[in-house]
Amino acid sequence: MDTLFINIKELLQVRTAPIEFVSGKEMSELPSIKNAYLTVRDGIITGFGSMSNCPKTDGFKLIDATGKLVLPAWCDSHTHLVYAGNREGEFVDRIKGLSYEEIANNGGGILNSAKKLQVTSEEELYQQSKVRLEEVMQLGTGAIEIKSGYGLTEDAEIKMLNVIKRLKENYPIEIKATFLGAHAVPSAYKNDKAGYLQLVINSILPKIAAQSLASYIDVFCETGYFSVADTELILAAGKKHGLIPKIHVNQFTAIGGVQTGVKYNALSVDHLELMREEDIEVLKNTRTMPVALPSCSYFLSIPYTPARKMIEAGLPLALATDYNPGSTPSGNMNFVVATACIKMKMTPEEAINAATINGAYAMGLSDKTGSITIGKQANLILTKQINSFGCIPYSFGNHQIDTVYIKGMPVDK
Ligand SMILES: N=CN[C@@H](CCC(=O)O)C(=O)O
Ligand SMILES: [Zn+2]
Repeated sequence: MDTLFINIKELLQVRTAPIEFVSGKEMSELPSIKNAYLTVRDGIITGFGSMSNCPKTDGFKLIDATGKLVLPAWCDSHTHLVYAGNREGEFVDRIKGLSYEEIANNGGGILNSAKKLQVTSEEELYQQSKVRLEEVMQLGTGAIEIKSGYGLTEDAEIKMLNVIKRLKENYPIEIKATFLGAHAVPSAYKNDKAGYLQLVINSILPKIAAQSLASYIDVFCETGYFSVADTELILAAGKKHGLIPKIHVNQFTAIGGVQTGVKYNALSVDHLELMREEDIEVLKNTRTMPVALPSCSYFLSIPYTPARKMIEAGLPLALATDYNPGSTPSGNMNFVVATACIKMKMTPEEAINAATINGAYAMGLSDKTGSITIGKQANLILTKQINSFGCIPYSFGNHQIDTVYIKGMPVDK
């Protein structure tokens, strides 16, 4: 049966003509219709407009949105949501003064998560991950990217990607999988990074590609992890197998990873806590989306991505959670949007664009979701009764969601 939302106080992110993403000044425009209706059939947006042109209600399942807003569900383009256990111990170590780097050097960090994941069965990993996926769907996420990278052996990386595949099969939400074999050098290859790179390139990657387990290839391009030269090797190999680059760069140090991303036509370059003039410059007029992860900056007390500088330079920007057990144990996009406004000085319009249409682009989904456009998936947030969309970031630490719809169906609370 068709669904008709009526009396929507404001319908946000209305894009009659489809767009891929917004950049620079366009990021401050959030087109909307006040006192609107919206129709949905078979999970797809079929129409919208002003209530004065609302179709007759017969034959529709009616949803009265009086006092409430409707916007596209959040598009979270960077997560590590499939992981085993947690790292609460390291959290306490950091409170007591150890740095993220010191913890990693003592065998904590990514290697700690890899150790746990390697001894966790696929079934158990699926059970733990599905809880997190359900939680973020309830928090308004309507499309998500999930990375491997806590396996660091052939079997464990494939186990992670199989869990992502099962999530895809069992949930209505659009999920994109990324192979992040080069997340850290595993202990077994401590003194042989080249050997590990060969394993990733010559053994794991071809298997993943043959089984179509991932769309994207990622590398943690960072001092102490993988250099620019290592990153180039992995991206070139990934591209040979049809995987598109989406990479971790400029989190703690700026070593030229942004330039590498652009050189390899990465769909996105993510983190960007440290941005030099040349990093901003090289992103201009490219199709590579910069992605900021403000919850990671918050949790690790590291700099925030310089959003104002980047937007004023004419760049686009997407926002994502980075949901993972080490640097960001939160998949809450509402908090991301609020933190982007509060700490990065993005306006609510910019933050909503960054968390919807630009996030969709950063995972290759801007033709399917991220805006209110006829033909796109009806991935929607119906808010509580609120004053204006400014309340969404204003009420940080809380959310203003009444109901989330994914492909037209309400998500169970
Ligand atoms: N920086 C690299 N990877 C993750 C964190 C990994 C971890 O600490 O487990 C991130 O994006 O923040
Ligand atoms: Zn990450």
